[in-house]
Amino acid sequence: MPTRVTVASNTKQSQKAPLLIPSSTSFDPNPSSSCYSLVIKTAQSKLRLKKASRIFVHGGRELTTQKDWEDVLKDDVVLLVSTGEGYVGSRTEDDPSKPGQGGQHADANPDCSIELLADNAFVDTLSITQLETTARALPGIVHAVGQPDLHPGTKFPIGAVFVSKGWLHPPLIGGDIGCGMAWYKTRLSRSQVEGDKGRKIAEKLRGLEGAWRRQEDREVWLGDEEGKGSCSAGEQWDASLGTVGAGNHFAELQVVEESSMGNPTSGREDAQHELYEDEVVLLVHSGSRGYGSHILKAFTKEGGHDSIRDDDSTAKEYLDAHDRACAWASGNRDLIALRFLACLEPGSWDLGLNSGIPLGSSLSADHIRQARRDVQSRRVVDIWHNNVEITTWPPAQSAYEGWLLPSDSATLPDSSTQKANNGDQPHSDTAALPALTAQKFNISDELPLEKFYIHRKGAAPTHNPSSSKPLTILPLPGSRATPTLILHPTFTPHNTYGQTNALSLAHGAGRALSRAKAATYVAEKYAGKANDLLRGDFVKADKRGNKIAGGKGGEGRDVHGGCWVVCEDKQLVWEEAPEAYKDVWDVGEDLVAKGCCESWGWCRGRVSYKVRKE
Ligand SMILES: Nc1nc2c(ncn2[C@@H]2O[C@H](COP(=O)(O)O)[C@@H](O)[C@H]2O)c(=O)[nH]1
Ligand SMILES: [Mn+2]
Repeated sequence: MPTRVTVASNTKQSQKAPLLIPSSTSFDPNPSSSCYSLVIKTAQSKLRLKKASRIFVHGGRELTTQKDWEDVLKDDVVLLVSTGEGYVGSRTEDDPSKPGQGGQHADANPDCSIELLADNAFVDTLSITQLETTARALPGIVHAVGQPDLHPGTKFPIGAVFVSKGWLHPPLIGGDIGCGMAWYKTRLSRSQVEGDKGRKIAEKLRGLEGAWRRQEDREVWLGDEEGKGSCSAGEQWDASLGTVGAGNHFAELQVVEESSMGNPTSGREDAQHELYEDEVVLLVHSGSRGYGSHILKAFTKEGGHDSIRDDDSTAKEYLDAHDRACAWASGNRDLIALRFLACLEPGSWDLGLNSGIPLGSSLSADHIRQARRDVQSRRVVDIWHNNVEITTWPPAQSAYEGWLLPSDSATLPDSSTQKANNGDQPHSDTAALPALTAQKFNISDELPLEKFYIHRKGAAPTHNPSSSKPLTILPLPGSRATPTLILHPTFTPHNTYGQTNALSLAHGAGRALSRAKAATYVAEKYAGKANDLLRGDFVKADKRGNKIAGGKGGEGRDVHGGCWVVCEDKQLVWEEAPEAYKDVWDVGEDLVAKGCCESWGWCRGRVSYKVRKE
C-alpha cells in the first residue's frame, strides 16, 4: 500500500500538496528513487520550492537518515520542506516531557481544525505559520483560530485561540495572565474632553503611578464581600495594584461617537451595560502586572512543565494560581478606574487619591468595599483576553437558539425582563439577552460533560465565563489615535454558534509592525517630533474617525479629532504609534463578515494615558 502524505512548505505551511509514496520507495535517502528525492521533487514541482533541500516533520525533527524515515513515514504525516532554512515552528524533539515519535508529541493532533478569520486585515505569514505549528505540535489541540488581529509573537502568535482536550498550556496564556479590558462610564460630557479640554484633562491625570495606599487596604480591595477571602498576591506584587503598567497597556477617555443602542432616556433598565452616543467612557487595558509572570515562571521550564496533562495535580495548582491572577487583574482594572475617576470627578472618589484620605486615618474595610462597589456600578463590561477557560465543546446550537440574528439587530430586545447586574464579578454583563433566550439558555442541560480548555492568547471572549451567557458588547480598540469599535457577539449557523471563532473575538487591531520595526520607522518619520505625536491637535480624523498623522508636510493640520496622549517613555511613543497597528475597521469587518459579531458603533479616544515618570 502506498503511504499518503502531505508535502508542505516549511515557511508557509498553508501551501501544501498531497503525495502518495509507493511502498517500494527506499527509506535510505541517498538513491535517486528514495522517499527523500520524491518529496523534494514534489516540493519543487507542486510548491515551486526550486531550492528544496531539507525535510522536517511537525515538532522539528529533520529527516536525514534511513532511521528517521522509518520512524516517521506513515499515512497523513505532514512533511515540511525547507529551502535551507531551519525548522519553523515550536520544537518538541528536545523536550523530554513531550514523548512521541518523530519529534511529534504522542497527543499532538496534526489534523486539528484551524480557522483564520482574516480576509481584509493584513496578516503576517510568520503568524500563520506560528498558528499552524502551535496547533499541530502542542498536545491535545482540537481547534485553533487566528483572529483578524493575528500577528507574530516570540514563539506563539498573538490574536489566537487554542481549544484543547486533556492538556493545559500555560505558555500560551503567557505572563500577563488575566490581561484584559474594562469600560467604565464617567459623568463627563463630550464638551469637557474635546479639543483643548482634552489637553487640560491629560494634565490632571497625576498621582497614578505609585502604590495605592497601604497593603492592608489593598488586601481588602482584593477581598470578597464578607472579608473572608482575598486574591492578594502579597505585598511584592500588590504594590503595583492600580497602576496601568508598561507596554501597550493604557487607560483612555473615549467619547461614544456612534451607537445603535438608542439613548439612555429610552428607559432601558440595564443602561449600565450599553453605550449611548455622547457618553464619555474610560477604557482600561491592564493585567496582572508582575504577578502573572511570576506564576508562569513557576509553572514552566524551571518548574519542569510546559504543557500539563489535566489529570496531573500540577494542572489544578496552575488553574488555581491562574484564577487568582485573573481575579487580581480584574481588581487592578477596577482600582485603576477608581484612581482615574478621582482625578476626573473630584469630590466623589477621594479614596482613589493617595492624598485624599490620609493613610494613617482609620479607614474601615466597609469603606473600601463600598468604593469598589461604586466603581463596579460604573462598569459596562470587563473581559480577560489572556486566560484559559474550562468549557464544554463544541458550543451547543440549542444554547444560542433565539439569540440575536443579524437581521434582528435593528430591534434590540427589551431589557426590562432581564436580570439586573449587581456588578459583583467581571463579565457579569447580560444586558441585551432576550428574555426568550435567557429562559432557553441552560448550558448544563444541553452539553456533554467532557472538559475542554479555551486558551486565549490575545482574544476576547464572546460570553461571560461565569454564567456562559453572551456579552452584550465588548471593545475592539485600534490604537491611541484610532477608534475603538463596539462589538456585539453573535451565535448563528454562519459561525456554527461560536465554534468557528472558538467563542472569541479579536482583542484589538493587532500589530502591523513589530516593536523594533515601528521604533525605527516611526522614529525616522517623525524625527525630532516625539512630543508632537502626543498632541491631540497634531493628528487629524478622517471621516471614519481614523487619524491622519501630521507627519512631514502635514504638521499641525488639524485641531479636532485628536487624542492627547500621556506617555513619558520615548521608546513607547514610537513603538505604540498608530502606524504600528492594523486598520481596526478591517479587523471589525472581517469579524462581521464571518458572522461572529455585529458592529454597534464606535468610540473616539480623547485622552490616552500610558505612563508618567513621577
Ligand atoms: N484605544 C487604544 N488601543 C490601543 C492602544 N494601544 C494599543 N491598543 C490596541 O489594544 C490592543 C491590545 O493588545 P495586547 O496584545 O497588548 O493586549 C492592541 O492590539 C491595539 O490594537 C491605545 O493606546 N489606545
Ligand atoms: Mn492585553
